[in-house]
Amino acid sequence: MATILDDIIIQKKKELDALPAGPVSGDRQPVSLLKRLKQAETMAVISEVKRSSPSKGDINQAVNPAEQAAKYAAGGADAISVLTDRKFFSGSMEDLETVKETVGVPVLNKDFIIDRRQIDNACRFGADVILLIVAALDDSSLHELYTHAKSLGLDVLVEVHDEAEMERALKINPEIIGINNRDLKTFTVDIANTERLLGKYGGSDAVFIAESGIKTAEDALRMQRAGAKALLVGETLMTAENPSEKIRELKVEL
Ligand SMILES: O=C(O)c1ccccc1NCC(=O)[C@H](O)[C@H](O)COP(=O)(O)O
Repeated sequence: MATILDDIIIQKKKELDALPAGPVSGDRQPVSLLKRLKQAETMAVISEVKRSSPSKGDINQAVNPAEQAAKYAAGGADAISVLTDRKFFSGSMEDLETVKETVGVPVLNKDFIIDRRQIDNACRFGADVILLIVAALDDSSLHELYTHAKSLGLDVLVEVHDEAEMERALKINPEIIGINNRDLKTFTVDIANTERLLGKYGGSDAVFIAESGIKTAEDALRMQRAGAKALLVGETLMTAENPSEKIRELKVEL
């Protein structure tokens, strides 16, 4: 049976031809997420602009991305993730551009990248970091897209959910690995997934980010004890009465 990830990938393939072609300007200097994560003395928080999602439906459709990003920055967000997929997450590249114009921290283009044209486009709209989801790519595409993004000076968040994906990810020696606590096939979310995988792979050289399902300082502490250096948080911040305060709560000591 087709999963939501399959449906998203089909949609992404349809959108490819509408992307602008041609080289990306070599003038810009992306802001490094990796450097920020390596220098962080507390848990880093990558704060997400997420209007809606396949698992939750509407989360905060009316959000003003500039205002939300400013609140995130005021709370000490180490980076801002912007979901740019339109059909499944109600986002846009314009949201990303607006956030980039508002904050100085690295901005992650959170999308489902299957082709280098999407990476070029991310660059044009001001992304500093792109996401590569191992479950959405074969080994050769993963390697090719990773190399292409690095050649443009971008950082790459390589996302895995289980052991098999972690083994595939490690073959390209990524600097940053995100462990998604959400199973993209069933939508089950369990932060014990990060604990389980870091119990086995925490000794590798990568910086690890725990993604999805993080709500409280207690969750953040569990992720810190497991060995994560950063959290990627969407829904909790998008629905928080005071997102800045919530970020401060999640930035536990390392
Ligand atoms: O969130 C979803 O429903 C979803 C469905 C299918 C593919 C990806 C999906 N989410 C992307 C993410 O990984 C999350 O937005 C991110 O990790 C933050 O998660 P959360 O803090 O639980 O909102």
